[in-house]
Amino acid sequence: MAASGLEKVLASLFWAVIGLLFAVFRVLSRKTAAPAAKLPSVRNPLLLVSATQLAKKIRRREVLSVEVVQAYIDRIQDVNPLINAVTKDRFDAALQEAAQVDRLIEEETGGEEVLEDRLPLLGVPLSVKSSYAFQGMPFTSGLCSRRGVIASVDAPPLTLLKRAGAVPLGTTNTSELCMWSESHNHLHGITRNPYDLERIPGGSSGGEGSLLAAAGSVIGVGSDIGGSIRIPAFFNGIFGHKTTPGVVSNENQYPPSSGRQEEYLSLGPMCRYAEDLKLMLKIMAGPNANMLSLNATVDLKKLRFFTIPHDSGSVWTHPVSKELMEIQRKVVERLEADLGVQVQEVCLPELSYSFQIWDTYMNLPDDEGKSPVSFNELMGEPGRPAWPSWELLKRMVGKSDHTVAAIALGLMEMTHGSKPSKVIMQLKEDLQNKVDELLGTDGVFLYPSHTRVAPKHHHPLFRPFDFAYTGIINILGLPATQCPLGLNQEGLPLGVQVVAGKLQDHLTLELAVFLEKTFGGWRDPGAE
Ligand SMILES: CCCCCCCC/C=C\CCCCCCCC(N)=O
Repeated sequence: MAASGLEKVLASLFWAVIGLLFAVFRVLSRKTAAPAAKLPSVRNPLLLVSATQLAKKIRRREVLSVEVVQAYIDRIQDVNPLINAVTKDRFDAALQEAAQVDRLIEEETGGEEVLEDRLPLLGVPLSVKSSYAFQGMPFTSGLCSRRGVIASVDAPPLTLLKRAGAVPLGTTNTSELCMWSESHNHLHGITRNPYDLERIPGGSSGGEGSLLAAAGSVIGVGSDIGGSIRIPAFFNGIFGHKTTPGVVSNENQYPPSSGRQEEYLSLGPMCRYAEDLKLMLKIMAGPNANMLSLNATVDLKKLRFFTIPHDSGSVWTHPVSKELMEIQRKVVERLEADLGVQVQEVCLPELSYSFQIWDTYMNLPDDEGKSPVSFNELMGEPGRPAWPSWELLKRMVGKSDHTVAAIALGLMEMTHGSKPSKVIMQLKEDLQNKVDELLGTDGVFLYPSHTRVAPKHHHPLFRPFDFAYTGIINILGLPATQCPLGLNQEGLPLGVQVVAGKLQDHLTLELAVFLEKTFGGWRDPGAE
């Protein structure tokens, strides 16, 4: 599906300007090389146990919750000065809650099964993205004007996780208003990738991604409307699941979804160990867990597998790197060799319009004709939308509260037409039909999580559309799990997203367990 002549010209002009800006950026950001700091390796064995196993050990009194929580606090104190992932901790409260857990277990007479059933995460530490309402904690989403905003309630999935016994350690950083693939804002600063501090941890759940990969947390919660769980999970070599929309409550997040965005926004678990995905999702979904088949036994040998190596060549995205194409090919080989299945390569030309489709659908009005709240309104004060050109001038002299990325999004929004393109809407319908037919209830496809491994800080500004690899899956309403696949030669995480049909989340979660066994899962970023 070739782009039109006009689109090709526009894209060429855009990339020429971006190329020039990138050259200027490189000159301005040149600095004398300092020895790169490295994270300390993980020494405490408690930090190398999944949440599922930790909960079991705590229930069986093999370890105290206080010991586990203290181990994580110590680790955060070691790594956070390097990665800047935590926006606010609650260590004293967490230790008190852990001590209460240990007392409760001491006094419980019903036995281990009762505890497992009622409180499956009892005593296990948890981290929380700072765009979720978490009672008593800053609720900022990286926006300077929300400095001092404290949540008065918990977002429903957090209530459920706490009710299951999890002990929150604190909140983590995001991109400004959760709308960029780098977790940087002028309220909490810049979060770094634990595998290379000069690189980004992704966004918008980048604080979660970075902290989890650094072994500063074992489970966390993220949100995803364009890749905000999967991009940071990929860049940090951990697991992240974007749930089928409508299963986990989206209430009490900032910014709230508006227009049709509720259909594309999903919350989901982020973690280092694949077995924790299902446990967390069961809890976070509450009664809606019944919509999914999370208790079903999945026989991977009976599934139909597909691989889609790239988006068929968009003028806006970059080609998928050789190493990512290669690792996806290796996954195919392992599936075929170990499971005896056939993986069919599929080409979906409509994917080359992924960015335009995402952008169009994100801006559609809801069923009552109400348009989504604009990004400039969210950036500004109530009743006074931000004026991005003015903010850009201010940023040039270091006086704007907004990041360049947020200002660029504000500027881009001003170029939107008032009517959605019928051509793009038709392309989306065609793609949806093809994908739904392909997947059915027993199909899974592999698709790159991004076009390259974690880039250097600020580099996404010069390749802003590559998130479309994850964004299109949101618009299609499909569940997807990002799975780590080891490290490249520079020690940076490789990975792939696995996608299934609507409500078939159990399939991608099972495949995540298989890929963890086959490719080794998360790696310690501090390992020698
Ligand atoms: C020089 C910069 C040009 C700026 C053009 C910006 C166009 C990119 C448009 C949207 C980027 C959104 C990135 C979304 C990342 C994940 C969002 C999420 N919450 O899931």
